[in-house]
Amino acid sequence: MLSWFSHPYPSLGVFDDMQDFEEGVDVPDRSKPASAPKPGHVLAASPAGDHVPRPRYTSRSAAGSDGGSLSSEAPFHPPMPWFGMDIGGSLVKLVYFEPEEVLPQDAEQDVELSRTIHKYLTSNKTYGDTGIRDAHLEMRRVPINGHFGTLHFIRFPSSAMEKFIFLAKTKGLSALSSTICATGGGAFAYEKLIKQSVNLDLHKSDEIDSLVSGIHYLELNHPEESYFFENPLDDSKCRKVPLSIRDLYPYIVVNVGSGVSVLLVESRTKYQRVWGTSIGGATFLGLCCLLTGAKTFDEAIALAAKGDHRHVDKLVRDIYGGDYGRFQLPGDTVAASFGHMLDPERRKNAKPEDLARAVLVTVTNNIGSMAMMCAMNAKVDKVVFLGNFLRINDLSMKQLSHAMDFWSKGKFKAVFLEHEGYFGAVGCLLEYMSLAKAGTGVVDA
Ligand SMILES: Nc1ncnc2c1ncn2[C@@H]1O[C@H](COP(=O)(O)OP(=O)(O)OP(=O)(O)O)[C@@H](O)[C@H]1O
Ligand SMILES: CC(C)(CO)[C@@H](O)C(=O)NCCC(=O)O
Repeated sequence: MLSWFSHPYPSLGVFDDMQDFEEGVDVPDRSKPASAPKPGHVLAASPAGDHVPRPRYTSRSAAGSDGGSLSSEAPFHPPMPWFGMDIGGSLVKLVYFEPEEVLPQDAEQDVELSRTIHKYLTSNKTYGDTGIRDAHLEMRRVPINGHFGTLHFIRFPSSAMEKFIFLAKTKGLSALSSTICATGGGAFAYEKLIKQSVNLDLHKSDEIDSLVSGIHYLELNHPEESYFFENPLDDSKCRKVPLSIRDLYPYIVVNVGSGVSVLLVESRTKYQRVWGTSIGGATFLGLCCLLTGAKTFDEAIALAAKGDHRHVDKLVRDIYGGDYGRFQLPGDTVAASFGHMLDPERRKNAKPEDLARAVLVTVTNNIGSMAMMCAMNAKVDKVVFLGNFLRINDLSMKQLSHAMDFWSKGKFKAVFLEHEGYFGAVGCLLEYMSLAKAGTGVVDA
């Protein structure tokens, strides 16, 4: 089956049952001012005029999106735990760095609370109804700012963000004085609420900067992060082949989240957003909910996997009776997405799985078509696809791989990354660390 664009050019759920979070542990109430400031903290005025402990950073070490060199300088060490949060239109991605060592400057109660949070996060794979830890993506012994530790990857729906803030407040997470690094549109949308509810300042990073930073870091620290598909449409021969993009600049990045952003990345520090489209992951899910009764992304993908889009889409062969030879359009190319649905009989017979597959093919084709045009325009032959739309979605990845190869006559390659939707969250944590290095946005000793 060849189906791409029709011409060769162009209840947080999460933490909502956090009882186990505190089970048997006495969490200090640090929303009240401590009798005396702890070493390593200064008193910062809250809007209400009372004082709460805030971190005071004591060193500036080598930092950066490579995870920081292990220099002889004392590493930058904000109070634990270290989180990076990407608050997107559909999902919140939370990256948690668990350092291997506890440094002496962490006050005892911080260490205790950090341990409690750590235990809660790492001994569960689900949180409440909708929070999930992607344990298969966990990375051990990776460096951040001169510290080694484990990176954990957690996600929950953005619709649960207010619940998360509320529970963070009532259950002790917010009592820690660490800064929360955040990116994505929600870092701006929720800033005020987080300040009002939990009295935490967000350290905001731009989502594109964070994304590029995160790609660079994970590519550097995870040996087989990036790969392509060989023989994508032949199940018996299809295989994932590792392909490092570390020195493969320039490349196009297509971030398929709720909507789609396209970046041209020319080097570690030179990149720009070149295009975007509103037809993305949320379009797929929204239309599937509307047309098929699916309620979750996983359900929608499972339905699509069983369906046949040809019952829904009008193909070139439905119009030409075969290929459109003059312009090298094979007969099984989609000529008109959902084109059969004008026919009442076909409409009556269209099964939910066929509709789900047709939505997936439509959205994927559109993304592929746009990616191809952006690559051609920039004269770049590698296109890196990421974002959570690709999570458990081999169908789209293989369709993109095949189509990219076919329409470019083997010149363009579609590349994918294992950590799909987590690059922004990793990147914003690193951005924060490197600001400390640059001496921006941190309180000096
Ligand atoms: N468990 C899930 N719940 C909801 N959507 C999911 C889930 N898993 C994968 N997805 C898909 O991932 C998309 C969101 O991807 P991602 O998290 O990368 O973007 P986002 O940051 O929320 O969006 P944006 O960057 O546009 O603000 C959804 O629109 C959906 O297609
Ligand atoms: C709005 C963002 C950047 C939020 O991540 C993303 O959803 C997007 O790129 N949407 C497409 C917007 C456009 O049409 O360019």
